[in-house]
Amino acid sequence: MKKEVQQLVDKGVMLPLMEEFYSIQGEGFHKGTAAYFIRVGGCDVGCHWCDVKESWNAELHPPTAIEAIVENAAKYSKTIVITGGEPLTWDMEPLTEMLKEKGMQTHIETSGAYKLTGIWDWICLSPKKMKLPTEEVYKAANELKVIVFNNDDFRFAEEQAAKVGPDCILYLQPEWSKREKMSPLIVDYVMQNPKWKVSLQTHKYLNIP
Ligand SMILES: C[S@@+](CC[C@H](N)C(=O)[O-])C[C@H]1O[C@@H](n2cnc3c(N)ncnc32)[C@H](O)[C@@H]1O
Ligand SMILES: Nc1nc2[nH]cc(C(=O)O)c2c(=O)[nH]1
Ligand code: SF4
Ligand SMILES: [Mg+2]
Repeated sequence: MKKEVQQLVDKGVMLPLMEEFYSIQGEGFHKGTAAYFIRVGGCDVGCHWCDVKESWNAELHPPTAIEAIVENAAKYSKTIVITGGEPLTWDMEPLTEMLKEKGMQTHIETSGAYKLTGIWDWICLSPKKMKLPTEEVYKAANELKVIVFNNDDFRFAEEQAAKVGPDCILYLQPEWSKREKMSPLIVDYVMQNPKWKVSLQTHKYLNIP
């Protein structure tokens, strides 16, 4: 990458854009709501079951000016979901400031592993054991969405729930490849521990992006 472009990416005024699409939020609190998704490349958290491993290497995704991203997004929806990759790899301040100026609702999907930047109407925190969230993002999270791949993830979920604020909504979401095995266990767990709710990746059942 050219030095000038790298500097703009470092400032968050250009971002490695993997894809953008208009769809329905499939997961968590806002599931069922139409939203425009902006998928920013770059993640080194390394979840072995990640369903977008193509996003990890930021260099494969073209640095894109945030003006262009925002102008395009505004044509589709008032609700914008910033995901990745790990969006907090980058400074989210310039992008979200511009989205807020246009009156958009800004939502983020994040592991919380890096410094929390940006102006957010909704923060979905999905913590990962390999790189735990920063202390500040626990306090700011509106929903906690723990992925259940095996039994130890129930223990991890409780440990993570102890760190979020009192109004944070708690979700257990089956890891997609383990959904047949883990979904019945999640159902039992939620009935026994009703502070939790079930979240499914409904977009995958609907065959939409
Ligand atoms: C691809 S990640 C991108 C955002 C951010 N890096 C994160 O992990 O939150 C978007 C959401 O999908 C979840 N996810 C990724 N792979 C999954 C899988 N195989 N099954 C279920 N959920 C998955 C993540 O936990 C996260 O909540
Ligand atoms: N429809 C749809 N909903 C989603 N919610 C979170 C997603 C993500 O990959 O971050 C996602 C996604 O990829 N598609
Ligand atoms: S943190 Fe998110 S994008 Fe990164 S590997 Fe894990 S699920 Fe994939
Ligand atoms: Mg997804």
